[in-house]
Amino acid sequence: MTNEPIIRNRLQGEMPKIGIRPIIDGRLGGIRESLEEPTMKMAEACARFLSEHLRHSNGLPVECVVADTTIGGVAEAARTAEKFRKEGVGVTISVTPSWCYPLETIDTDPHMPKAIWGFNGTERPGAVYLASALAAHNQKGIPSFSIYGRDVQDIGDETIPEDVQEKLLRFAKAGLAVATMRGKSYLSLGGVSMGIAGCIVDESFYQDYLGMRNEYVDMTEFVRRMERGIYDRDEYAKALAWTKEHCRLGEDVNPPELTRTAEQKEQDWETVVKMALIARDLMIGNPKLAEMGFGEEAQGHNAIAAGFQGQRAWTDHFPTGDFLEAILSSSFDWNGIREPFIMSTENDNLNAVTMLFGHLLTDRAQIFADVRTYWSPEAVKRVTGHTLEGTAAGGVIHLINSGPAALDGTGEQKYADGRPTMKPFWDVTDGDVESCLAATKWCPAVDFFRGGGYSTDFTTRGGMPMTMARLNLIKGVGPVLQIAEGHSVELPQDVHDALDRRSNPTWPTTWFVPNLTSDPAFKDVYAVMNNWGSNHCAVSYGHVGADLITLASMLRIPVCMHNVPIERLFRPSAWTAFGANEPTGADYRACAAYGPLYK
Ligand SMILES: C[C@H](O)[C@@H](O)[C@@H](O)C(=O)CO
Ligand SMILES: [Mn+2]
Repeated sequence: MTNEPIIRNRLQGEMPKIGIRPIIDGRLGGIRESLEEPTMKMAEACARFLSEHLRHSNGLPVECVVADTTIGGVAEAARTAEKFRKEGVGVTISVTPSWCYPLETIDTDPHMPKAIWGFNGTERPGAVYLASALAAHNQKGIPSFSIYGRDVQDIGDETIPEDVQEKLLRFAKAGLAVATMRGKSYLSLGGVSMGIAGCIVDESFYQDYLGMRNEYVDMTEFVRRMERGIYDRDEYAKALAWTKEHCRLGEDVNPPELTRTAEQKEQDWETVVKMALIARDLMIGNPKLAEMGFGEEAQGHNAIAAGFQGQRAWTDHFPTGDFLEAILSSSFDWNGIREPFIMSTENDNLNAVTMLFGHLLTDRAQIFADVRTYWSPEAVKRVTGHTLEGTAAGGVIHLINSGPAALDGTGEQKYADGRPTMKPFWDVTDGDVESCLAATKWCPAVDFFRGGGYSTDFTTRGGMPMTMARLNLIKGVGPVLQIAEGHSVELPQDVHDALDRRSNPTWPTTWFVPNLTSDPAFKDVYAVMNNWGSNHCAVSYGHVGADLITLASMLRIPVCMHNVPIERLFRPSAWTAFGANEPTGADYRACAAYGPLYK
């Protein structure tokens, strides 16, 4: 396996850049001249800071573009907008240490996530501009984020205070996520799985809220490509050999009448590996297919996320999609270490979108899971005799599903401190890959899957900070997001085995405990389970609820349930005007008033 992580960037379109707008008091004859240098330096410091600290989720560096000149009036604002358009800027940050003229200098592009950093100094009043410019944004209905450091700095001080850094990064990462999704596709491989409403592709949602397109391919396309050999045969041989070497076979728990023969199992490996190649090619294309004479197939669907229906039309006859879903969702495959793909099981596209949000914000692979069971301490005691303790003392939520829990979800990746983690792919090492594979067994599929195949079985390491999230569509409201930060926990092996056996011992398990608060939906672990809005969730490494909330506000998606401390909420300044003392209600009102970003 290569040590060089592979940067995948086959999606059409350049990566969006961050445009930095140095705003200045336009009064020539002394004032402007005295401000030119500190203003430009502030912009350059901001650009340097963001490029040094951020990467795109595909591993490429984030580029910042600074306006050619400071912006003192509308002509310079227009020239900057023109430059940014040519350069592919998708997010803007205006910076200033002084008073300037808001209506003449603000960025008025309604689709561009935008923030203003008003320097906290008082030789010149940067904060007065900030407040006035935000008032202008709010009056015009073009929301902007406000960045204002807590402590006064001296004019010319080029350092960026920590509180400003945190806001710059949170804003920029979410803004880049908005710009990265735009124009890309969700690829639906199949239709609605087992009547799950999250599989219905609501085109208006994609178009209006995400600026995305929808593509559809019937699952018979897999059959066509398999039977006619429309995949890279050399890569297939390599992938199959890698799979046989690295994917450990798990227990076959099927009763004799449902156990597949050795030949069928052998053939299933071949099929599932081909399915993985084909699903990836459908998403992003493959130049090799053009060399083979399949120019159309070589193009792919420019899909930044996809879902595979599987059940039941496919799985009642063919091997399950678990291998393709799990391996594409992971940060590595037979070609080496690479950006994970966003591939949802059961074609639950609302979970795919949640995973896409998590991935674009954290750069990490995501775990897809059923929100299967709340195990109260009493129920665990009754069934196993064990008293749950520590983080698990108030009960646990069993997250488990066949399919695309990325193998990163084993928690077997480690930095020097040795703690379990899930890394951005560029930090993943060959040792991490080996550990993830060693912790994963591939079990012959059980009775749900009449066509055979293999499901991954692993148990997520405990002690990881994690965020569980889910986007739902609510008639009369639109999309809403729910977020629960918490931790993975490990149960004693015999307790795990007893609970796992009751559900499905051939699937990956994450035992999750949310952080509790005084809010009704977080008053205990049961409440979180009881208030979850769907059968599925996406789980991201880290406590990233604040980042999700910032992103949701940019897209005008209200957050209906979260346990993020109020100090970490960062939304456009206008949200205050919808009710400063009641952030959740204000979020709903603001999102309703502005409507979807691309309406
Ligand atoms: C195999 C079963 O059909 C499961 O896939 C089913 O319970 C679900 O995952 C529903 O989300
Ligand atoms: Mn499911």
